[in-house]
Amino acid sequence: MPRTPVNVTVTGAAGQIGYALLFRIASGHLLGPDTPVRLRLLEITPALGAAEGTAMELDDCAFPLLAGIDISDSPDVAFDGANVALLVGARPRTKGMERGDLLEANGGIFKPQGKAINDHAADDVKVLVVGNPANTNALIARSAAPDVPAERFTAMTRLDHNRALSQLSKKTGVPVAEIRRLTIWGNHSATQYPDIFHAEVAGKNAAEAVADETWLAEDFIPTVAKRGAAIIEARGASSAASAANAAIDHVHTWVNGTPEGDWTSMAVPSDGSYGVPEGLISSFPVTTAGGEYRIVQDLAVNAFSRPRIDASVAELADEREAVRALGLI
Ligand SMILES: NC(=O)C1=CN([C@@H]2O[C@H](COP(=O)(O)OP(=O)(O)OC[C@H]3O[C@@H](n4cnc5c(N)ncnc54)[C@H](O)[C@@H]3O)[C@@H](O)[C@H]2O)C=CC1
Ligand SMILES: O=C([O-])CC(=O)C(=O)O
Repeated sequence: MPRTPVNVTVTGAAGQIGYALLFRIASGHLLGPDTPVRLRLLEITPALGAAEGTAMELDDCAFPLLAGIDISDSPDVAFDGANVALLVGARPRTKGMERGDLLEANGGIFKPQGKAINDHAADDVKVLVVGNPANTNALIARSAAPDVPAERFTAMTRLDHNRALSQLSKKTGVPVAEIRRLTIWGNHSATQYPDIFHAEVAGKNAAEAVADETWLAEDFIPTVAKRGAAIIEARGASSAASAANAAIDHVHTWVNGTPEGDWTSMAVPSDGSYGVPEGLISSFPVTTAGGEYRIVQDLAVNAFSRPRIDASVAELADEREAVRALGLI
């Protein structure tokens, strides 16, 4: 007996991440090989033609799990019945734009989308914000959705997590499959803190295995934190396939659970854990089970990690003040 399709809404569907993301959702990588999906694509009016073109290509793949595709330029329509909402479309920073302008422009996108989720999404909706500044965009959307439990609004730091896994694997020579318990703390920005003090490589403590604090401070952390800019420099465009892959990983893990003894990184509304002010959408180590996540508790935070976590959290607090001043939350 086929299962009822899960409604997956994707915003910015005609963009470069959208193009890398939709085919993997439709082929079962987001929710698993037994779950049919119905795609609901949201784009701005001028990009509807391009979204139609992508939908034609999706049709041409004849994915057995794809139960249908709807395209709209109305958030109220696109989020109607959404079980999973991937908020990818955002206003990129252009020449002459200050940070406040970017936050204001994105407020114009994420506030109405949050309201549409509030009013139209399914009761079990799970939201992942990818569009930058992802954490604060998630905060704006969440604030506009008072009837949806706050913890359903998350932002993506899984790409940073995956980047950190890969860099640590290269340094130690241990395959990524044998690395566990890495953490990204804070904001998806250059202030983020990738933490290996609780990580294990092939069953050994990663920081002890590396035993090189200079590499940590001067190579690993800046490489991971500034990888987005390095990709833009190299490719002439921001990360797309790796970002789409991370979005798939984030939702797949949220729905299907973390492996025993491991955790992942997700930016989620803080409950005050680790001194992160309540309500900020900050990256934490989390375990998932039964479609819910829990922030890993009681990790010791050492003198190397504390100021780095605090700096990224302070940036998030500043962003919250800025959007509050703009009346966006
Ligand atoms: N959190 C993360 O790790 C990462 C986040 N990003 C961010 O993801 C976002 C998307 O990146 P790309 O796909 O490369 O950008 P893109 O510019 O190729 O595509 C964005 C799409 O969003 C659409 N869009 C704009 N406003 C919209 C609205 N109100 N409703 C629906 N759609 C709208 C545009 O028409 C465009 O098709 C950017 O903000 C980028 O900075 C990118 C990589 C990693
Ligand atoms: O840096 C950017 O603009 C894109 C991004 O978020 C990333 O690749 O991490």
